Amino acid sequence: MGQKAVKMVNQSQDMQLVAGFNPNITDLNPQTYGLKENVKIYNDFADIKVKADIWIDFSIPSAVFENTKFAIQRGIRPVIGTSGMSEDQMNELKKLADDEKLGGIIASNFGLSAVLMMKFAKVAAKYFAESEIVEKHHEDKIDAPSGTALNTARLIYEARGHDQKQHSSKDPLNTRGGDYHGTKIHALRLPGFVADEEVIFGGIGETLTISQSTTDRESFMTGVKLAIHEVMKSNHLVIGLEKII
Ligand SMILES: NC(=O)C1=CN([C@@H]2O[C@H](COP(=O)(O)OP(=O)(O)OC[C@H]3O[C@@H](n4cnc5c(N)ncnc54)[C@H](OP(=O)(O)O)[C@@H]3O)[C@@H](O)[C@H]2O)C=CC1
Ligand SMILES: O=C(O)C1=N[C@H](C(=O)O)C[C@H](O)C1
Repeated sequence: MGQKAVKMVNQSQDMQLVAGFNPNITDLNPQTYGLKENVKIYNDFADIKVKADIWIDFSIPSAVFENTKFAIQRGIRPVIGTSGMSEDQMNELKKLADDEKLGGIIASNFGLSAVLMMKFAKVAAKYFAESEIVEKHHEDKIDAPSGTALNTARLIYEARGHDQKQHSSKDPLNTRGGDYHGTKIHALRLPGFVADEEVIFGGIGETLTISQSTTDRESFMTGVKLAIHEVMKSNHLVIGLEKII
């Protein structure tokens, strides 16, 4: 995702890549990573002196909170795609940015099909009392459930305003999936997938399935670009791209 973001920035007339950050690297020569020689590469927060408008983060779940906090404290607007933050962490970052009147976004998914799927699921949740989510990702994804699945379950719960009814099952193999306020989430990790999700609503004698499929990660860059332009005009942090499109 980092490479896709760099390509998108380099191809945009109104953007310029000024720096990159990864604490795991020792070689700070930008040309090692195919970047222009004027791009600064950092491996330590303490060394970051460069001025920037936007911090794009596609890193790892264990690092994203501290990275975003650093960006906000330095007045750099965060555009965060990394999954795995808790609700408390996201709310803390929102408060920090809002107090600084700094625009920003934390988006579980920058793909338009996924954002629309979440919007449609929110509408359907008002009409169907029960639903389950199946998310399917590539085998290298380190967190589960996906940020998108968790955000979908959160939107469904908010739309209903109460926990979903539980059905008791004898389930020695624990096959009923994870649970977010009663909405079951099933996470598949298999080669062949990029990122797919189905939200299945069940009612008396009928089901409704809302599904989206990501076949190329290039698709996420439409939303990243849109988010960058939006946060430059904003003075608060939003959680979810569905809030701004
Ligand atoms: N919101 C969205 O639309 C999307 C979100 N994602 C999310 O983005 C995240 C990244 O995904 P993906 O690119 O596939 O993951 P990768 O594992 O391919 O890349 C993560 C990168 O982060 C680097 N890294 C590790 N620690 C830090 C740190 N402390 N600060 C900065 N960088 C660090 C890693 O470096 P090293 O290899 O040296 O450890 C690696 O280069 C995931 O959480 C994923 O779920 C993915 C797609 C779309
Ligand atoms: O790791 C991924 O690949 C993806 N992560 C995000 C998530 O956790 O929802 C977005 C998308 O599903 C791809």
